Amino acid sequence: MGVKPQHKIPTINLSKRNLISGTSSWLSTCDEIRQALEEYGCFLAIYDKVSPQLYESIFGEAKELFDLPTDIKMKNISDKPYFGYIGKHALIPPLHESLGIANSTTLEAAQSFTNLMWPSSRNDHFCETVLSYARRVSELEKMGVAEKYYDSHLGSTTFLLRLFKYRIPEINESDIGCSVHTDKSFLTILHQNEVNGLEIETKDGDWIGFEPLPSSFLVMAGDAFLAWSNGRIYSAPHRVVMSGTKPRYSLGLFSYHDGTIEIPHELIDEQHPLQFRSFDHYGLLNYFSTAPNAESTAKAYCGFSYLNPQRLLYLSGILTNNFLAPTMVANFLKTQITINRVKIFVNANPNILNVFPNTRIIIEIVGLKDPRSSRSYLYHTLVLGGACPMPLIIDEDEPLE
Ligand SMILES: O=C(O)CCC(=O)C(=O)O
Ligand SMILES: [Fe+2]
Repeated sequence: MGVKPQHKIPTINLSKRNLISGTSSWLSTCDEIRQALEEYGCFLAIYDKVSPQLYESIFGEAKELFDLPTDIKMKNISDKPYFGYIGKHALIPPLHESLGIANSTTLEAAQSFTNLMWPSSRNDHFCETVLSYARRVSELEKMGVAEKYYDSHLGSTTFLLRLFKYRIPEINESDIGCSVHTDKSFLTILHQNEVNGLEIETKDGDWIGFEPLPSSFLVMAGDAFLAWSNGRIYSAPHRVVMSGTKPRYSLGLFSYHDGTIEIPHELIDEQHPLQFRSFDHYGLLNYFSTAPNAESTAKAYCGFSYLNPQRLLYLSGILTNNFLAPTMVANFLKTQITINRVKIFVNANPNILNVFPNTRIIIEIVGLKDPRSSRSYLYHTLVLGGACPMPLIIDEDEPLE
């Protein structure tokens, strides 16, 4: 599938317009943004708050950072998946290397990352540059998109700044710098040096690229935005394909929301019935790290779809003798039908519960002599035994029919 010219990523000028909330030009900009995100899942923002000097500095600093020894870069670790150093790993395209600064708009985070990378010498210039860059780009996120879009209030946001380097492929080496994926963020803002390579998949399966400019930022919706918008926003699959003779450096500011994300009531109507339950953003990210091949992470993690009676008959063994593996049954219950409680026999494989954390599905353990002990059974066998990383909601007072 080649890159076709007929589709074009929309460009929206956010530097010159009158962006004062409530004015007619502001309202028409909001509308352009909404249309672009619904149709393409992204747009190119022309934004002038990152000066040419800051552009030169941040890409100069990125080069110095990637020139550090690998064992130093590998110190960039995190308790969150995909927040730390990625590279030099059998499952990662060999051209790719990246590092992450969580909470990058705070001085503490910029300082501690700088001290980790340059432990024996101060590098104030790096620290000041990334902090100024992250703060300015986060203004673009707040100003243009998340807060004003659909005029709904969102919880508190933190910004992960990732720095990427893609080296030139060697002869007979794959040119893939980053495999096809959708982002798990709410929004991602990508910026890069003059070497292009980022390609976006349209809804009808065409791949499109664009010419990068120092003042253009690709604003892209992630899976959390897709779910929050009740499926109205497109979360575009994208990839990086390398060509040419120069390495590619890019920067991505990924926004994440703390706390539960609720689907706004105004986005639910007859034409748009509720498709997603409220969800925990980091739960979605953790889920992706355990199920990276789901066709849609958002749908698998927090989507509703309605019961298909034929599948239920298969599942229950009425139409077949081929019973599904317990984890497949559990996954089916969680992702394919709308339920709020399940019964599990006490001697069931505890791994079956691995798919339930972070849902509001009530689990009743049956087959216990004393039902009162189910809470401690769960706690000791599953939580302490490591099968279940998150607390479960157990409702012992209300017996199942
Ligand atoms: O390097 C880029 O431009 C894109 C990177 C990317 O898509 C990602 O890390 O999610
Ligand atoms: Fe991405």
